[in-house]
Amino acid sequence: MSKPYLVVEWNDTETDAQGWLVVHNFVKGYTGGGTRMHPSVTKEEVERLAEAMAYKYVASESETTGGCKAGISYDYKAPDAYDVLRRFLIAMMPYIDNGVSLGSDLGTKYEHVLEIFHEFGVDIPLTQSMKKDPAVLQGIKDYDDLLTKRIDGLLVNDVVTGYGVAFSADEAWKFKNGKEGAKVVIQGFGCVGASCALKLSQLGYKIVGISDANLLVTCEDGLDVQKLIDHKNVYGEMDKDYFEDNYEVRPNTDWLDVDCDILIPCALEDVINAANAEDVKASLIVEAANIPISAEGDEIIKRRGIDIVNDFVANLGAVRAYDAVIFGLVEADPQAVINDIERLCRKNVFRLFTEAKEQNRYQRDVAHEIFKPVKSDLMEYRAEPQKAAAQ
Ligand SMILES: NC(=O)c1ccc[n+]([C@@H]2O[C@H](COP(=O)([O-])OP(=O)(O)OC[C@H]3O[C@@H](n4cnc5c(N)ncnc54)[C@H](O)[C@@H]3O)[C@@H](O)[C@H]2O)c1
Repeated sequence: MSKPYLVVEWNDTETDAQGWLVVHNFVKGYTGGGTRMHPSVTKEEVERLAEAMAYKYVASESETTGGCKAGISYDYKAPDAYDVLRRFLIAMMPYIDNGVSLGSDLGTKYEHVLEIFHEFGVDIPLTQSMKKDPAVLQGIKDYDDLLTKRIDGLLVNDVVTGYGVAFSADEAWKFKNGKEGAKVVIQGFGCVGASCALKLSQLGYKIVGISDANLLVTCEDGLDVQKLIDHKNVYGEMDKDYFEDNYEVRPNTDWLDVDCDILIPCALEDVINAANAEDVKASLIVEAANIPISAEGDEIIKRRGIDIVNDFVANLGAVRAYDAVIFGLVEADPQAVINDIERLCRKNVFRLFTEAKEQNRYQRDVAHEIFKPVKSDLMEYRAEPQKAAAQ
């Protein structure tokens, strides 16, 4: 891992929450990433996630944005989780107001982040020069409008990443000449896991196992993803009362025991590690979550010859949608945005798998070369002329 450009540490005044803002790089004074809240968050994790964001913007063909991440070590289900997020964002406001664009991530909601920004007179965070650019301001209005729209009954913001992951999985599986109706196991049923499961089932895959924070549900004949979505709660937890008679409910720690062709982690980091990487049954892992395989786990996956589409290649949907709409590359129409993400994910996966095959190398190693961030500049800061001093 290379060193981050900027690390800001925060200690809450009212709870024991701690948080970090890590900027890996700026491009044209701008950087983007989500804000994560979970009791297990550490500074090192936020640094790794910020670096992954920098690669993700390159894979998204962004000319305008570097990578950053924010993380708060706190229980996202605590009654005061919103207040903790608010105090954290207040502390980060000087950066946010100068081109550090923070969105949501695991354990936080985008509408909450935006609500807090609005309270302090900030819309989507921009650099000072972007704030004066009418085209960017229009792009933001278009993006805000896009976020209120739905596709397949789900909010656009809740599908862009998951659908991109599904297209990436489909492209990789076809590259491998995989059989039709392949069996998929998904860990996590939040924005990403649920929409990924839905798109894959639309594409003809059989979703045979899904886990959430409470349980694992399996069915050899395939789960009814739409019904599971219709009855999940805001935390991405499924409702057992709506499971079919032929579903089996097991502890969520059993997720690697289910026989499958494709495994898609859509929840936490380091969930495949030295202790369980030998148990993976799939021949393809698609990383929807950021950094879901630990370094030790990755050595085992690589040695076993399991193919992977790594995180910043598979899960760039939200980043691409944001960049493409705000900077006017794509029309702010839900289907146009999804088509653009499909095109980009398929193109990147095809290139990655082709080069990895030609070089007989592990996909992750090749991805780190293809999408290496090379641009890095300063935070844009323009002081207003000091009137008093000039007089
Ligand atoms: N939301 C996005 O657009 C986006 C973009 C890129 C990457 N990601 C990454 O994808 C992952 C999921 O993000 P999200 O937005 O869907 O989060 P989310 O908060 O909407 O959902 C998280 C899901 O994980 C489940 N979960 C928590 N602990 C679990 C456990 N021990 N076992 C199984 N499931 C567990 C929760 O029940 C929930 O279903 C994160 O790693 C995030 O960084 C998200």
